[in-house]
Amino acid sequence: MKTVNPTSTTAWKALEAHFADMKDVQMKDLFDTDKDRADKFSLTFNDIFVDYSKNIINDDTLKLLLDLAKETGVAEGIKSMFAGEHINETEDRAVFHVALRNQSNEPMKVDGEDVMIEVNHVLRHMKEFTEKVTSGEWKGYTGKSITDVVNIGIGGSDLGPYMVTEALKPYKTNVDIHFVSNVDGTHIAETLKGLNPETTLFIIASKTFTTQETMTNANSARDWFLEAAKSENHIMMHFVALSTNEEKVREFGIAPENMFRFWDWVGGRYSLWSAIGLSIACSIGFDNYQDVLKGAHAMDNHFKTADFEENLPVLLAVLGVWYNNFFGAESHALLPYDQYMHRFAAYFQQGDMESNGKNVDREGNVVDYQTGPIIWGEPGTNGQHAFYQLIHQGTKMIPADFIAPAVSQNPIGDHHAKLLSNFFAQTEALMTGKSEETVVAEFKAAGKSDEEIEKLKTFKVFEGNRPTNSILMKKVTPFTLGALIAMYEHKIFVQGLVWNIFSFDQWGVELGKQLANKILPELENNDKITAHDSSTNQLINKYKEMR
Ligand SMILES: O=P(O)(O)OC[C@H]1O[C@@H](O)[C@@H](O)[C@@H](O)[C@@H]1O
Repeated sequence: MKTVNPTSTTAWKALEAHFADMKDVQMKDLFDTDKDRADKFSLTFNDIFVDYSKNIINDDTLKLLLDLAKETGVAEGIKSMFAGEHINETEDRAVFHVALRNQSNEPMKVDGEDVMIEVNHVLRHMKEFTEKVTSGEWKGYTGKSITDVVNIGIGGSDLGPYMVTEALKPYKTNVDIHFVSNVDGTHIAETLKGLNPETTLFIIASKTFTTQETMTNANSARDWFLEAAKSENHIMMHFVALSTNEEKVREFGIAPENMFRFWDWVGGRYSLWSAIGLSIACSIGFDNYQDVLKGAHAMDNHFKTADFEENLPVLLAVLGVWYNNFFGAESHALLPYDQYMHRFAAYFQQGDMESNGKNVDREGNVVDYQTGPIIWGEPGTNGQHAFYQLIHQGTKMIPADFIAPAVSQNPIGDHHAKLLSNFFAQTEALMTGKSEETVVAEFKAAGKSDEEIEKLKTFKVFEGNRPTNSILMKKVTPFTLGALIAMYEHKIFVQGLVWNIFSFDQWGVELGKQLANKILPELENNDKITAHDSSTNQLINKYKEMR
């Protein structure tokens, strides 16, 4: 892939100069002087409406940011991804999750081979299996139908399926889905408590089938099951695997016909579109799962073909770059006003931070500019009563995406109008703030004395001018959710291209794993440990005393 240090581009230099002009500009004034601003800075994609007008930008800002995207090779990067090139260079792999949702079925090739044949083969396998499970045709070892499916996986083999099954709960089949990820025995113990081994099916989801947490939980699930079922012959009715590692799956005792394959060109955090989506299919039915794929595919086509000026992932990406690299914002909040989407921010914490949390550029040099932001968030309105104080009046700039459906899945009384009134009010408040003048006027109207006003007024002032994007969708349907996820995925990819980093490897997760593997045998006995730094030694030895 082409490598360009973003800070060496003409656009970057121009943006630095432009930032000096923009940093104190008030969005309020921009709205006052341009009646068309809201319309100009918003876009519609199917049922998704994105208003990005409440950003500290003008036409020049956008032009320069898009120039930066052009100069850093974003168009070439997009082309390379869709062409199946090995853009994950440090692992020498293609990055081809877009093929998994290629519902047009046009050939998509990696290393000269059309992957669609295999992709469709696995999709058929998933459909067949899902229909058997949800119809009750798939029987457990005592002849009973499956009532509960437990997905055992972690990271990309957990977060995506968990987030999507929660977000699409209104589409639920009659099968109950559970997720076990943490190696903390509490997670599996609590999950298994209410379950019956005769009617429970385990999906062991692991790309590598070597991940410590997943294999430990899978083995405990197997023990729990065998305690009741007695014979290993019954395992095939209760355990299936989602993996790229056939050998390890076989070693675990799962029959090849119960293995759903995917490939090394599917990154873990981009894998809900692959066999890893099996728990989603069981949870909402295969047709709905396919609609998730269709939504993502529609977004892929938009991303691939739309001009940068109208390209949602590209626009959201460069706006993020503006705050991250010029305003010095360190984080970005994702705030869904939809209770079902309560895992959305957690999902994109992995999606974004594992992708762009890199300090080395594509040539192996340590970068001297900022890369990926800290991603965080909670559903509104809960967040409002917790951390919004800092967003409104803190010393940090927190650019935030407000996400909401126009139509509720649970239209009870005026709940949704109240929810949405908060959604609209927050971005308005963050932009307009409240001036000292208004505060004083309000105090006066409330009959406060001059002395009281003087004492309290500054505490009540809101500076405003805090940037937000508003993403309003008609309803959280499988199609819309698929499109929304793909939009964020591509945003992350574009930012990685601009920052000249590799977004599809994750070497940073390895060191902790290596050290934990070293420490584990040290915990087997009560010997005093001296092999580490004095703090780590002390902690391990304290633990041995305490346990
Ligand atoms: O799916 P497996 O192989 O169990 O990996 C699960 C997770 O492991 C982590 O360490 C990361 O590498 C993630 O990207 C990955 O999703």
